[in-house]
Amino acid sequence: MRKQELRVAETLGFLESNDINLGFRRLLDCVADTQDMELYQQAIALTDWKEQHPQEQAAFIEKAKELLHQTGAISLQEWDVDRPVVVADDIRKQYRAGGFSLGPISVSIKKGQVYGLVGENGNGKTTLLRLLAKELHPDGGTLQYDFGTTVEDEFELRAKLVYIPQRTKKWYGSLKDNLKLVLSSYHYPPQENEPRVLLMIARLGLWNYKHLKWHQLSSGYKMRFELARTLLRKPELLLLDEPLANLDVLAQQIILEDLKSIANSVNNPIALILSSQQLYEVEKISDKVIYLKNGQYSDNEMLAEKQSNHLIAEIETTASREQLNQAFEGLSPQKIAYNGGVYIVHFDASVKFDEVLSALGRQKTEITYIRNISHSTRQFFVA
Ligand SMILES: Nc1ncnc2c1ncn2[C@@H]1O[C@H](COP(=O)(O)OP(=O)(O)OP(=O)(O)O)[C@@H](O)[C@H]1O
Repeated sequence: MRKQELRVAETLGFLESNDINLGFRRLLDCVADTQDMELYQQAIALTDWKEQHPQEQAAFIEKAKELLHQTGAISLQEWDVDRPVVVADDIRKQYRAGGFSLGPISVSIKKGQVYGLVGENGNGKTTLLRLLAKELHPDGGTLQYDFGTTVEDEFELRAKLVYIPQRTKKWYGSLKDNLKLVLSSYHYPPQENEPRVLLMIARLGLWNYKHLKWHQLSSGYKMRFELARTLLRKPELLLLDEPLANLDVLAQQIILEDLKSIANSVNNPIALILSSQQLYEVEKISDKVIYLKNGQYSDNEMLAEKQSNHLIAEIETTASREQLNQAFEGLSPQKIAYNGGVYIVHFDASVKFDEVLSALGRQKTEITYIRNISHSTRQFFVA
C-alpha cells in the first residue's frame, strides 16, 4: 500500500472506532497534503461545524469520512525519504568560556523521521541543535545539506532550517493576523492566505484561540503558535528546543503525535529534531533517540548493538534491597542498583519480564511503578 493510502486508511480506522479527535486531526493532515484550496475550505467549514455541534458525533463522523474520501482521490507525489538531507561528520564545538566541549558527532538526518535529543541539563543539546541550524559554526568536522534542489546562497539554505528556541519573542496583534502576515511575505496568491492559515490553526489545536493576543495565551499555546508560524514557512529541517517544557502530560502526547504526523507528510515531509527531558514521551514517537552526556554522543541503535538482550527493570517501591533480593531469589539478578529513588535491576537474557512481575506479586511487594527499560535510552541516564 502506498503511503497516502496508508494514511487515509489509518484515519478512516480512527473515525470508524469513534476516536473522533484523533481521526479529525489526522484528517486535517491528509487534507493539508492535497494543497487543494477547495478541500482546505471544506476542512475549515467542518472544523467550525464540529465546534458548533459538539454532541452530534455520528453526523460529524459521516462528514469527516466524506471529506477523507475526497482527499484519497487526489493523487500525491510521494517524497523519497531514504536520502539524508543533513550529514554531520565528526562535528565538534568547544566554548572558550567554561571549556564545555561537544562531539565529535556523526549523524545522518532524513526527512519524514523524528529524532529525539535527550540528556540532562547542560550536556550540549542546545549546542547541537544550533550547530545543525547553522546558528553556530563547528570548530571541526563537516556539515553537508542536500534538500534535492539547488540552493543559491547561505540565506536560501538558512530558510530551509528552522530552529525554535526555548524562549520565544513577544508579538503584537491577534494570533491569526500574525500567521497571515507570515504567509503574505511568501509568494502565495492572496486568496490562499486565509485558508492556509486557518487550516494550520485547526491542525495545531488553536481554533478557539485564533483571535487572542500574545499575553492572553498560556506558554503551551505560545509554543503551538510558534509551531504554526514555522510550519507555514515549510521548513525542511525543523529543530525544536524543549517544545514540551510548558505542556501537561496529555498535551505533550498530543503535540508529539501531531508533530510526528506532520513530519511524515506524503509529499512534504520534514526532518524533525526535538530536544526534551521527557524521555519516555519522546521515545514513543522518535525514529531515533540521541543521548548526550558531557557533550558525548550515543543513540538507541548503539544500545541495541551493545547489549546482549539482558533484561533491565526500573522499579519504584517501598521495599528494601533485602526484600527485593528475596523476591527475586529464583531469578538470580545480576545487579540491583539504587538510583534516585528507584531500583535498576539487571537480569540474565533468559529471564522474562512477566516472571519479574510474578516474583514481585508472590512476595506482595508494594510497587508504585515498574518499567522494562531493556530497549530504552533510560539506561544511559541511570548507568
Ligand atoms: N555561549 C556559551 N559560552 C560558554 N558556555 C556555554 C555557552 N552556551 C552554553 N554553554 C555551556 O555549554 C554547556 C552545554 O550547554 P547547552 O545549552 O548546549 O546544554 P543543554 O543540554 O541544551 O542544557 P539544558 O537542558 O539546560 O538546556 C553548558 O555547560 C553551558 O553552560
